[in-house]
Amino acid sequence: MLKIGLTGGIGSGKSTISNFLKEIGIKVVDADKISREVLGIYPEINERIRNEFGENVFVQDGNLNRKMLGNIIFQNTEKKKSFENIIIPYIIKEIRERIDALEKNREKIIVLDAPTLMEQKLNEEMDYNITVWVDRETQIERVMGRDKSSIEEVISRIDSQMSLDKKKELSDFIIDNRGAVQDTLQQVKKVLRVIEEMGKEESEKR
Ligand SMILES: CC(C)(COP(=O)(O)OP(=O)(O)OC[C@H]1O[C@@H](n2cnc3c(N)ncnc32)[C@H](O)[C@@H]1O)[C@@H](O)C(=O)NCCC(=O)NCCS
Ligand SMILES: Nc1ncnc2c1ncn2[C@@H]1O[C@H](COP(=O)(O)OP(=O)(O)OP(=O)(O)O)[C@@H](O)[C@H]1O
Repeated sequence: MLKIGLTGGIGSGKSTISNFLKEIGIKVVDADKISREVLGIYPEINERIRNEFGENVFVQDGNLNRKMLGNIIFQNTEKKKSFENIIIPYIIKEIRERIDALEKNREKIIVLDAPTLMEQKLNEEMDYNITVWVDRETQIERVMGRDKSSIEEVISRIDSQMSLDKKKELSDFIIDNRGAVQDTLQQVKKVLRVIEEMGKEESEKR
């Protein structure tokens, strides 16, 4: 099974690409979705978050106040680290289990959509890695439009991430998402064709 990592920064266009991949029948493992699901699967995570960050980061019904926790951790490297130390092992465990299940299901190709693919070194477990790239101004504008966040909130999230230029360097393919969505999806189709061709060449060599 061919494993493809898809990453980028906040608002660079990962979900836009993932949604298209799902539409054309490719199975996508979505790390952001898993980061919400693990809270329900493993109740001890909320317990540990409560011990570390206090009751303030929960809303009255007991659910995590994601926006508030995000504002805390994306402005403070130490707090971000301690939150990640709690949650990331569960996320990675789930990601690996879901990829294994897809492999057992004899999928030919899967995509792992993960914002911290490279930070967590999950790129090393993939056959190819793709970064979806936009310039900083476009990134800020799109996230502010989507999340109704302030410019300060958006900039603190961007600056807490590995830079898109560094991610580009660590990738096999780069998708430029500055233009229209249709143009981006054409690039995605082209990358898939190249990957398919490379797969064929490999099997002909054997
Ligand atoms: C801090 C949390 C609760 C904020 O929730 P919120 O609903 O506001 O954001 P959401 O989960 O939709 O994430 C949106 C974007 O934030 C960025 N982001 C999320 N986690 C991280 C992180 N650890 N480091 C850098 N950027 C991150 C990504 O660009 C992501 O696509 C949430 O992002 C979270 O649980 N993060 C930690 C999980 C994680 O590290 N996931 C990545 C695993 S590969
Ligand atoms: N080419 C494009 N032109 C205009 N708007 C776009 C384009 N690509 C994405 N967008 C919009 O920009 C916003 C961010 O895109 P998207 O949600 O796909 O990014 P993401 O990388 O998944 O973000 P996150 O890291 O926060 O999950 C969305 O509102 C989306 O509709």
